[in-house]
Amino acid sequence: MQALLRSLTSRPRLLAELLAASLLINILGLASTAFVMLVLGRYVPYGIDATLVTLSLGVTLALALEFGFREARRRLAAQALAPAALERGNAGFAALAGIRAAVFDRLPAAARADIMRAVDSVERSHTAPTLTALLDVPFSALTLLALLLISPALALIAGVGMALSVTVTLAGERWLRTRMANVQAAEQRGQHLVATVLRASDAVRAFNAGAWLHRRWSQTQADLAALRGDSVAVQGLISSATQFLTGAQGVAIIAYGAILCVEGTLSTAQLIGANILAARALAPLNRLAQLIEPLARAQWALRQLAEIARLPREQLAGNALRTLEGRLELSDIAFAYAGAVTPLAEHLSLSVPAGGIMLVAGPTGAGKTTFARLLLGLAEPLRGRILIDGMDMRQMSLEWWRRQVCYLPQEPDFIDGTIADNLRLNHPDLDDSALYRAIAQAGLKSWLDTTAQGLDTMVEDSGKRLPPGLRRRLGLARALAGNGKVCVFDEPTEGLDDEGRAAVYTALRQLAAEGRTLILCGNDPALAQGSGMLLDLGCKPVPRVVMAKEAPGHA
Ligand SMILES: Nc1ncnc2c1ncn2[C@@H]1O[C@H](COP(=O)(O)OP(=O)(O)OP(=O)(O)O)[C@@H](O)[C@H]1O
Repeated sequence: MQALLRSLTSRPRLLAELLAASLLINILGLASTAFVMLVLGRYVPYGIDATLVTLSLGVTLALALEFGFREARRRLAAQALAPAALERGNAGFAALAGIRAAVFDRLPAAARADIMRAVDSVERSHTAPTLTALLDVPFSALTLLALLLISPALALIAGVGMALSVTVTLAGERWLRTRMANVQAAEQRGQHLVATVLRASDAVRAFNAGAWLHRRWSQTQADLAALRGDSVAVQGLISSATQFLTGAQGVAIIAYGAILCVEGTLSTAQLIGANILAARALAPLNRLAQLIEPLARAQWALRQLAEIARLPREQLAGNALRTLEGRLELSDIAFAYAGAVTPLAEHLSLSVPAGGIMLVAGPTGAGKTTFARLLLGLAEPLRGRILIDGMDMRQMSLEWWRRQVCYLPQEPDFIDGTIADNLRLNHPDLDDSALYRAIAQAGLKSWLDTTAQGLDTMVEDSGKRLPPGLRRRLGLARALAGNGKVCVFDEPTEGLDDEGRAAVYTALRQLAAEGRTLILCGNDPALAQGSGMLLDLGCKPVPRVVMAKEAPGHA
């Protein structure tokens, strides 16, 4: 609720206009009560038609004005909320794309998916009708004041009804707030199962995992239904309680008002007016009571977004070298993934000269991919330094550094755009001829010629639908398009046919001839040919660096 109102305090003029509109709406809202009282008090006893016509015209005008002010207020409220909504959406997306890779890696998949869901959840509750309902709450006092002028005793009864309604609402809000974490956790479990079914659709079918997943899904849904049922029950209880209060307040007002009428201190018209005003004073509080579930959900989502906003971002600003030679040095590097029993590297030190070629080998799980990710700044060492031409990577703009690297990941994925979009990601200024050159170097020219749209062919579903060999070669083309001084290729020949492997070897020979620094991760013996160094990650705890002539498989 505070966050919703905070979006107004930064725009005082809009706030003033909204408050003025609310004041006028609430004053005009009194007109219909005044009309009832005047008809009963002035027209009914004397029967003068002109009085009735005047009163009817007056109240109709007041209703029309009230309608106009309500519309204006709704537009103002939407206007007031729009910038905060836009900012939240942008901040959520920027967090998704910009949280430091090593930190993002540690976030559970469900928590990642939850970032934009949290933004959505806030937007669904922070709407113009919610804001206007909140703005009406303080003006209940105005209605109570009007009632006070009719009868202080009846105003006191209405005041008690309002205080009870606020108490019920606050208690319900507190109850929901404390249980929101459980609802959220059950929702996350459900999302996680859905994501698994979507991601591993073939495995789910081929290994008959559907029934097993379905059992877990049913359990999650049962938990969620119970938790949501509790929330709905509390919201329902609050609604029933506020309705009861409205009814009880009406009874009290009529009963005590009747006594005052008999005593002669209150007229019948005043009693009816007082009853209407008491109900009107309570109405905004009852509306607020209906909003506590969505508001509690939004508050929870905002807290999550605030936590996400505190996570460190990629280091995009920083130093850039005027000219890059391509010297790499690792000094006393230690690395372990969070929760891993043994570190992947301890006291790893090595140096690759500019234009040098190093093969990074080792059995499955030895850390070849992790080594490549360390060089890209996608994983961060626990200790030690990575130096590029003598400059510590931590002082460097990662955005600049990643532009200098031709990177081929083990499992290349792509953005959903055209091939040209993907090849230009890191270098938007590349012309088509540079893209065709990279495509030819990756041995994809004949494949591209078979496509109807060439470079404008769409890559969908992050490229997951492309055959693995083609995906890898498209990844190679993307790496080569960048023309970087340092090349980091992770398993460049894995899963390729003879033609694909030949294209990779030719490309590697060309890159070596051009004096690029090559870091080749993988166990393909042919990759060892021509490499000056071999880093054996299978050697624990300190990976061994050997020179070419000692390297196994080296020709
Ligand atoms: N993001 C991650 N979070 C936690 N552990 C990870 C992560 N990525 C990899 N690991 C673990 O780190 C170890 C090294 O993985 P890595 O992929 O670097 O090995 P690799 O030598 O490239 O293996 P392969 O030859 O199968 O590609 C493995 O035990 C792996 O399970």
